Amino acid sequence: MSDTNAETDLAERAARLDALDGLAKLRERFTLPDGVVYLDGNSLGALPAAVPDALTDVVRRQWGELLIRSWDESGWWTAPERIGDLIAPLVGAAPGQVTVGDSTSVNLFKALVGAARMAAPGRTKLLVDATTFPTDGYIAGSAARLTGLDLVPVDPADAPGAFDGDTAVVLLNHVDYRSGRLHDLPGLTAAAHAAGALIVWDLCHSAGALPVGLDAHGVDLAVGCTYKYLNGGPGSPAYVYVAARHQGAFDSPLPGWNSHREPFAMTPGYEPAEGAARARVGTPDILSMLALESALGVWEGVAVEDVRAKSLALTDFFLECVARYVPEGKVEVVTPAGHAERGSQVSLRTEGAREVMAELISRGVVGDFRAPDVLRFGFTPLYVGFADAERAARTLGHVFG
Ligand SMILES: Cc1ncc(COP(=O)(O)O)c(C=O)c1O
Ligand SMILES: Nc1c(O)cccc1C(=O)C[C@H](N)C(=O)O
Repeated sequence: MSDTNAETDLAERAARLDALDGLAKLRERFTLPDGVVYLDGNSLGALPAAVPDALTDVVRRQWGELLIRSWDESGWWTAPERIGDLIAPLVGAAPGQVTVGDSTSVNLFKALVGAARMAAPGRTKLLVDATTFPTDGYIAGSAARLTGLDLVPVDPADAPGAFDGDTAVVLLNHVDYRSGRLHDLPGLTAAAHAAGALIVWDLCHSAGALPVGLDAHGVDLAVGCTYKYLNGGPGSPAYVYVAARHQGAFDSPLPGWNSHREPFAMTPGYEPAEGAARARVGTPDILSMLALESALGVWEGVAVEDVRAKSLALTDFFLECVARYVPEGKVEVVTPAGHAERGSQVSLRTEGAREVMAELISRGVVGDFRAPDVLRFGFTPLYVGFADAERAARTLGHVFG
């Protein structure tokens, strides 16, 4: 097929797929610049259209008029658990187990030290996936030093074999940020438990893009950010999940006054709150948190299973378009072909990736570059369509001339 015929064929297919897409209308719930294909929602999600007005109300009325009364009257004080309960169904958790606040890095610290303190006595190792996002590795190193464990990086492919009677805690990423590889959360959780270890999952690159099933798979603890597929905005607060069965024993390394049983008793002795509030630290970042609450409104009536089905269809179609448009040998697909191993992004390795991405962005296709040689394209099914995928791949082909 000639280049022009291939373009017509794929563009027509994209139009048909978009017309059949039951989620296509959700794009109206977002504000996106015209003419841009936005494939970087795995780094910073797009702006939900309701957020600016909601935030204006928080600032002008709740803060400006109600002032201090808003801690009660506007529900500021209870926001971390209330918004945690909005995230809970998206990650397969029953209410009362997810607390919103702080950054992912800080929540990782709480979760890892908390897990180490609950681990079976005599165990010596904290395992982390060797390909992890840097902050996870750095925090795990510090958590290990503080709790007297040895940090052991493992290749995720070898992970279950590495879990043994010395393993206290395992930290894994559900989806690898660079390759887009999806790790087997049910199988690895079961393997960690069979070895008598606790497992902490980082959901930054999976929550909001695919079903997670925290309760169904018996996960112990989990953390994630809200500024990617949950569209909470730059630096929006993260969350931590502590399974209900562990909440009584969870001993936070950051027991701030907000996690006290009676914060306003202001007593010198610390007594932890029951339930999800035990994972709080200090005063919640209300402006970001309430922007996130509004952003989560885009999920009304949306099933994460449908989002996953569209995500796989989009990434399949993008890969097909790349194969047709990009000259042979120019890119290597890093993301696994198998659906069971693919998150919601496609990573392509290429020479001069930094320059290639800069050129793509200048042509209106926004993905990102990860050192040393990876082009990343994140597909957020709530606002990305098949015509976007086709245009991105076609533009990439043109960049390679
Ligand atoms: C897997 C993963 N963990 C953690 C983080 C970052 O955590 P924080 O929000 O604390 O910067 C990111 C992205 O920035 C990430 O991709
Ligand atoms: N959190 C970020 C930030 O503050 C600035 C720029 C990018 C980010 C990211 O989220 C990076 C992202 N976690 C990644 O997967 O590379």
